Parts: sequence; structure tokens; C-alpha cells
Amino acid sequence: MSNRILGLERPDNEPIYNYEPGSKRRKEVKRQLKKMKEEFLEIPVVIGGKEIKTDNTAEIKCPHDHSTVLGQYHKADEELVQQAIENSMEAKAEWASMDWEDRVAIFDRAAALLAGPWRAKINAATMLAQSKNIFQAEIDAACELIDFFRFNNYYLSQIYQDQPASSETEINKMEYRPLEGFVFAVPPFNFTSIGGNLPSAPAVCGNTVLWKPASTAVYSNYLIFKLLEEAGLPAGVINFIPGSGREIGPEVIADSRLAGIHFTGSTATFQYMWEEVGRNIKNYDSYPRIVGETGGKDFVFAHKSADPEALITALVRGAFEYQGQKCSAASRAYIPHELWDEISEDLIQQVEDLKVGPVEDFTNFINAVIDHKAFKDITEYIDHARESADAKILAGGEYDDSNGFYIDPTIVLAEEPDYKTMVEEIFGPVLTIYLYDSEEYEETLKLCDNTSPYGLTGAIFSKDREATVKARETLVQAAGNFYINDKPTGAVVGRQPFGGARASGTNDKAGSKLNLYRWISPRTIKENLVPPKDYSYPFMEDK
Ligand SMILES: NC(=O)c1ccc[n+]([C@@H]2O[C@H](COP(=O)([O-])OP(=O)(O)OC[C@H]3O[C@@H](n4cnc5c(N)ncnc54)[C@H](O)[C@@H]3O)[C@@H](O)[C@H]2O)c1
Ligand SMILES: N[C@@H](CCC=O)C(=O)O
Repeated sequence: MSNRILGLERPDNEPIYNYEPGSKRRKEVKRQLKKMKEEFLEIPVVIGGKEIKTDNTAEIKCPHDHSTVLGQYHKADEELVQQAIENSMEAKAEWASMDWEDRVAIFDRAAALLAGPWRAKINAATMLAQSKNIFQAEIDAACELIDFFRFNNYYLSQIYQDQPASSETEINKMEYRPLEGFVFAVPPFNFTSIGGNLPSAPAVCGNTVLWKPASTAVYSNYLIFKLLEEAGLPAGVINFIPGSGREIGPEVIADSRLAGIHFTGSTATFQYMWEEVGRNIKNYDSYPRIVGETGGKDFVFAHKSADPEALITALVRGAFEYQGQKCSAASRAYIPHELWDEISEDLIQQVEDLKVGPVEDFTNFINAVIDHKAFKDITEYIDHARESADAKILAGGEYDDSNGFYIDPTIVLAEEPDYKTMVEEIFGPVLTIYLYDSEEYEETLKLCDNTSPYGLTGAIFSKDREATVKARETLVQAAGNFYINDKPTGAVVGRQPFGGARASGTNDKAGSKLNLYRWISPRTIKENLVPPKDYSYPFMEDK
């Protein structure tokens, strides 16, 4: 990177490592896994750099192994939330006035530390506490978060350079102030990178932030917080307040100085938060910016011309990587009858061959789902499909939570296009397939568009350009990330900016310039170099 004053150079995406057998990197991750399981991590609330322990704690266990306790976290109560808000407001002035080159340098250093000495540790934490295999941890906790840090810096430098025109008689300037107040960052459990990005994107713009991590991802999120401390983030810029969302949320949202919410999680939680903001709207100092990326019911749509092998791979990886716990996961598929006859045997075989087990065995493709609630919710859908006359289970369907929250990757065939599992977000390893008559391609595209309230990701598989264009046009509002001949997951920062509309969120595209604009409040400054000294217009003069 060069020339910070004129603007950072566009960074490259962080390379993804393979962790092949015998490699040094694989050995280091294994060493970290062992160490973390032997140790017990005590996670405090952190306010203004001060670590606070409370008498209200919760255990952190591996989702894939109930007997392994990794540590415990201390929950913030109302009083600590108030302290965190006051501290955020105190830390604000100094942070906002720091040269932006120094602010971005801190996040550049965080990226470099994560790419280097912290990489194995953060990957291992994500593997153990969120039950991600090494490949899924690597693309998330290492690569995507490094990219978020670096690309946010780059985009911010571009925003700062964008200035209005001036002339010989006036100087115009756009000052990109942080928001007035503090920002509340509330991430989901499923991506460590989102945990790190939600507080750091507003922070790099000069805001101070309250970070409430998801209760099932506190372990990795705390390590990211420690990484930011090591990178030089001043105390109080981000305060770390783990605890119950239902208790902390209303307390924070009621504060008149709330300047913004940076949320990713379920549609229901986001709607609740928006309603709370609405209820408090008359109390705020300014209108809080509300950014929320939420649920999805992501589709794969196959035209009869689709490449069968590419389609099978996209369904297997798109639906079942990280146990389908990606907001982008392929969760419903539309396949013409004749193509189904060609692919069904191989698809079912491949899904049944997916190895299920703990993360410590790197040959396992599928690990556990996050917790008991997720296990219960997902298996209820499977049971519904097993008992319904409108559905049939073609693969998987078994589950067992005796040692860990394991659910076999499951394929459901729906007789009706609006069968429950074609419509609702399941957020687990369940793919529902609906077969259609290839003569009814356009009608089925419309059906796909209207079947669910979401609009996050979707894919068309087709070798016929006209059919591809028809899908792209008919499904124009059905997905904020639309893929042609690719799975609907795995967006890369700087290449496929991520987010969706409809019930899937405000579509502010995490890791892009669009997202950063939400965390700044521009002030236009005009300086008149030659102020006029006569109020009258020329045409008012008497001839
Ligand atoms: N669109 C995206 O970019 C994206 C990315 C990842 C996950 N997701 C979505 O996230 C969901 C899964 O994540 P989850 O289970 O962690 O979601 P969730 O809604 O249960 O929790 C998200 C966060 O909100 C907090 N929370 C819960 N109730 C709250 C309240 N009343 N006030 C304040 N905070 C509260 C939780 O503690 C957590 O930190 C899925 O719906 C998935 O589609 C979306
Ligand atoms: N950005 C990720 C999904 C994040 C939500 O879970 C993807 O594109 O697969």
C-alpha cells in the first residue's frame, strides 16, 4: 500500500490457505485446538479498557461436544450498559479528532496481525466454539475479516477524497464527521468476520461503539476484541458488553444518544429493534441510522440447459457448508423433471457421503449446529417433512444430540411449491427441492420470486443465454446477490458486496463504500473569499 494522503491503494483479497496434511499451518491450528481445550478462558465485560467480572456468567461449550467447556463469559447488566454508554461518549472526542491516517493504521495493523500471528488462534476459536471446519473458519474468521479491515480502510480513504468543486472566489469542503452519539453493534453467531466488522466499520469512521456479541460466538468475538486492543485501538472506542440481547437491547436503544444500529441476525430480532427505535423516536438527539442484514430463503434455479455436475456441486456446497447456517445458504431449488432424472441419484449419493463429526477431525465436512435451540428448530422442520403428505425426505433426516448437536444433511422433495420448507428460513442443513415442468420456465421463475418474503441470494444455472437473461430480469428483486452458474454462498469482500432487501435487510452491503456512508454525517463548509457588499441584483439598476 502507498500514499495514504492521496488515498490507499486497493488491497488484494487475503489468500485462502489449504491446511493440507503435514503442513506447518495445519500443525499450528491443531496445536491451538488442543491448547484451547486444555485451558479455560474467562471473558469479562470490557469498558474503557477495564475488565469487569460480574456474578452472572454463562458457560461456553463446543456445539459438537457437550463435555468440552472452553470457558465462561460475564454478562453485562443494566448498570454496566449505562457505564459503557457514558464511557463511549467520553472516548468519542479524542477518537473522532484523531487523524484518519492513524485510525486506519490501527485496522491495518489488526489485519496484519490476523493474517500472521493471530490467524491460527482465531481460526481454532471459531472451529471449537462455533463448530466450523477448518476451511469454513479460514474463509470467515481469517480471510473475510482481514478483507473487511483492509477494504473498509480503502473505501473510507476514497470517501474522504470525494470533495465538492471550489472556485476562485469560494472554497467548498465536505467534512465527513462521525455520527453524533454512539453506535450499537449487534452481530450474529455464524460469522466471526461479521462479529469483527460490525463494530469496526463504524469505529474506523470515527464513531465509538458498544459491541454486544452473540451469546454463542462470544469466544471468538472476544479474541477479535483482544486483537484490536493489541493493534492499538484506544480504550473505550469499542466497549465489549456480552449478555442477553433481550436485556441489553432495550436499554441501549432507549438512550437519547443512540446514533446508529449495526445489526446482522434474524429478521425477527431486527424488526423488534426497529420497532423499539420507532417507539423512542421522539427521544433521540438525531435520527439513528439503522443498518440490518437479516434472514434469507435463498434459491438455486435450474434451467433445463444447466450443466448437471456443476448444479450438483452448487447444491451440495451451497446448501450444506457450515451445516447450512449461512444466511446465503441454498435452501430451496427449482429443477425441471428431465434434469432431475439425470442428477438425483448422484446428488443423493454425494449428500449421503458427506462426513459428519467434530471439527478436530479435518476430514469431516459437516459439524454440529450451533446450540440446542437451533437443533430443536431445525429438527422440527425435518419431522414436519417426514409426516407431511406434501413432502418426502430423499436423503438424511437423522439427527442426534447425545454428544453434540448433529443433524445429517437432509434433502426434502416438496410436492407443493409453497410447502413450509420452501418458504421459511430454516438456517440448518435442509435443502428442499421442487420439480417443475420445463415448459413452464417463466411461470416457475415468477413462482420463485413470490414464494418467500426474503431477497438475499439466489442462483440461476443455465447454458442458454436467453433463459439466463429471463431469470436475471424476472428475479430482479428476489436477491441482492445474484449468481449465474455458481452457488449462492461465499461472497468475497470487494468482489461481490453482500446484502439483500425485502425481509433480508436494508441492503447496505457489508464491506463496501455504501455501508461506510451510513456511519458518517457529512458537513458542507463554504468559505466565501470575496463576500458581496451590495444586496441588489444587476437587473434592478435604473437605466
Ligand atoms: N444478511 C446477512 O448478511 C446475514 C449474515 C449472517 C446471518 N444472518 C442471519 O442471522 C440469523 C442467524 O443469526 P442469529 O441466530 O445469531 O440471529 P439472532 O437474531 O438470534 O441474533 C443476532 C444478534 O441479536 C442479538 N439479539 C437477540 N435479541 C435481541 C434483542 N431483543 N435486542 C438486541 N439484540 C438482540 C443476539 O444476541 C445476537 O447478538 C439468520 O436469520 C441469518 O439469516 C444474516
Ligand atoms: N457473506 C456470506 C454469508 C454471510 C451470512 O451468513 C456468504 O456470501 O456466504
